[in-house]
Amino acid sequence: MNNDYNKALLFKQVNYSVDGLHILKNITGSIPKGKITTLVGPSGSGKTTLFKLCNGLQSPDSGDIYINDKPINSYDPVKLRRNVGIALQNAAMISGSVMKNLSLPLDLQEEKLSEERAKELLHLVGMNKDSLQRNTKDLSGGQRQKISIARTLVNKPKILLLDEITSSLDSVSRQDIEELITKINHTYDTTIFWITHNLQQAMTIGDYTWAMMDGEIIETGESNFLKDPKKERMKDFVRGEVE
Ligand SMILES: Nc1ncnc2c1ncn2[C@@H]1O[C@H](COP(=O)(O)OP(=O)(O)OP(=O)(O)O)[C@@H](O)[C@H]1O
Repeated sequence: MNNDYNKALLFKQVNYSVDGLHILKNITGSIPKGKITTLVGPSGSGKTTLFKLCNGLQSPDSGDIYINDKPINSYDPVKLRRNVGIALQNAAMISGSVMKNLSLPLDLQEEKLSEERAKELLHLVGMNKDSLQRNTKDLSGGQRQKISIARTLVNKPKILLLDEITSSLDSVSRQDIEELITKINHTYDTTIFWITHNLQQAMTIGDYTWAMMDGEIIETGESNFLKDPKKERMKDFVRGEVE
């Protein structure tokens, strides 16, 4: 990757350990603004842990993280969460209506979400505005994921971290979510950093890809490199998974 692009996220020699286990090892690199970067790697390689560092849920033992050119620890926690949204595989919901769930991020900031804005968000994610009063327990997996994405958009994040958001969905819902994320990326210039186990998805959706193994970034580049990686370990990892 060349170094001329604007950096939404920059990592400099980031290390992180838990209970003597060195989970992230010397992570160095940057995620370009306004692009989709996918993050792949075997289970337990440290991908989710890297995300936790990006939105301040954990702090590195050493090294520096910059968000939009400013050190991560110069942000107050609320501002950081507004800038860096995160959506997870299980799309956790509180019991109650869609409106109640969409309101959560602002409730936490003691602000109020207007019904009009909530409907706008539903429209954006391709759901009927009448869904606002539906109980989230009655939604399908794909619909829950859309609400989860809409909920992260309440704060208009500049960076969106997506952790395995399509892995429990059928292929139709998966495609729907892929189109939605691409639309968000194009419409708002939102930087997307997306963990996926689906290497074909990582390649087709990503502009760039980071590959992580055993806590290290072992290969990065335009996502097409997954077709023909340089590192032997990566060749084994992608074998038969991408066309
Ligand atoms: N709080 C913790 N305490 C102990 N070990 C942890 C903790 N958090 C993460 N780990 C360990 O760190 C390693 C990396 O975990 P992480 O969840 O980041 O991997 P991952 O690449 O996201 O995996 P997956 O693809 O399965 O979600 C694993 O060995 C995990 O068991």
